[in-house]
Amino acid sequence: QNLSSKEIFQLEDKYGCRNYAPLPVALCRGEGVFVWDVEGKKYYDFLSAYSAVNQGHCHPRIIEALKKQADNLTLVSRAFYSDQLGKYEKYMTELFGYDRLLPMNTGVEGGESACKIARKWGYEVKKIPEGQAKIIFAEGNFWGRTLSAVSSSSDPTCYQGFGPYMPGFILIPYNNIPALEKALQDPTVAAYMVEPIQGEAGVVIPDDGYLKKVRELCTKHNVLWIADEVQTGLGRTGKLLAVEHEGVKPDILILGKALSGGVLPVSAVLTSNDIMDVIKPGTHGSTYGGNPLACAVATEAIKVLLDEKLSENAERMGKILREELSQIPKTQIRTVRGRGLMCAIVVDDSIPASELCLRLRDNGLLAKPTHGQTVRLAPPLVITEAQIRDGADIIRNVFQSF
Ligand SMILES: Cc1ncc(COP(=O)(O)O)c(/C=N/[C@H]2C[C@@H](C(=O)O)C[C@H]2C(=C(F)F)C(F)(F)F)c1O
Repeated sequence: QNLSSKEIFQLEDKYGCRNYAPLPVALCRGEGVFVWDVEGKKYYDFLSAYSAVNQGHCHPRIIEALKKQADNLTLVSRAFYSDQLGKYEKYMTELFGYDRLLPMNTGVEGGESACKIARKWGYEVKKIPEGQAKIIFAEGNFWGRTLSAVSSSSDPTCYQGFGPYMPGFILIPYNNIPALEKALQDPTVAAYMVEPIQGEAGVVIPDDGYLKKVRELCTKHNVLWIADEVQTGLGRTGKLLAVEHEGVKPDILILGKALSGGVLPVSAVLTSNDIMDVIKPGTHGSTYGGNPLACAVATEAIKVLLDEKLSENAERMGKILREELSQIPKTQIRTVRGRGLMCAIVVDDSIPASELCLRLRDNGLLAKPTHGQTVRLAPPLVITEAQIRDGADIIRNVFQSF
């Protein structure tokens, strides 16, 4: 039977782990930049499932690929070969310019796998004494919720109550080259894992040249640079990869979220032969990693991204959005920042961000505060100029209502 929004809220509240405090809206349908709630109300989705639906909700080509593969073969595990994995690995490694791909499922599994590969490379190739490998992370990072991920976090909300923590993790300030230079003096450092733009921290963009210096310093100190592009990747920042804004190439690349167009969890770790070859049969794995369904869906999701020039559209639409938002009085929006359609606004304390998001919802646009007064604005990359201006009008009108 069709439940009302209220009944849906009550069900989750009664039976579910309360690990989220969702915006009170119950969605049942998605198409392109729009989602509908169970009462039939239509909304612009300005969260895009944290940048997992860059291609828009239920993209017909991706759904078609899902259905076609689902009618043939969904999962055999890696105990056997499937007809989908090798060609997906070839397609992805050639597109991104790496030798090999490790298929995983969630973004955090990609991060965990990258850390395991980096440590093993540290011992076998860099000759770091066994058990002493260090990995550097940046304050404000967010790469998931596993015990390792929270062990690298500088946010108590993420790590409090989950100790003891993973040893061998070092935290340095983000966007701070001297701090990185200092940390890299330690010969037991195997890798530096960092987001090209920090997402959860509230879309924190490093200074121009930061990534170039990261690349130079990691090369100089024989340290692997791991780029976490789970959120920034796949067109979100106006380029296929955010690192392209500085023309640099990480040693290890982590992809996730929009890799499957929001259809099912697919992540990937891409790197070179000499790094990936430290992983031997039986030393890493995943039941669903590289399943035929994921390969078919991810291949189509990437092709949609390229065929529809979604990175270029993100660049253009992001500029329009920021232009529109910068017309809202500074007394209300303190800062507008972003690259491509990875945007955030910092709202003046006089307007509680949670109240703002409720009024945006009432006016047909869904967004969520990240931290405090920072609200992420990240619609699917398929958004048109008319839609982005319409969304900006809604945002402007809501600010005028305060
Ligand atoms: C840069 C980056 N690297 C890896 C992962 C892990 O990917 P995952 O394992 O989730 O597939 C994420 C995941 N981010 C998600 C997780 C989700 C939550 O509440 O945990 C909310 C959302 C989020 C965003 F997007 F900013 C945040 F607010 F938590 F931080 C990520 O952003």
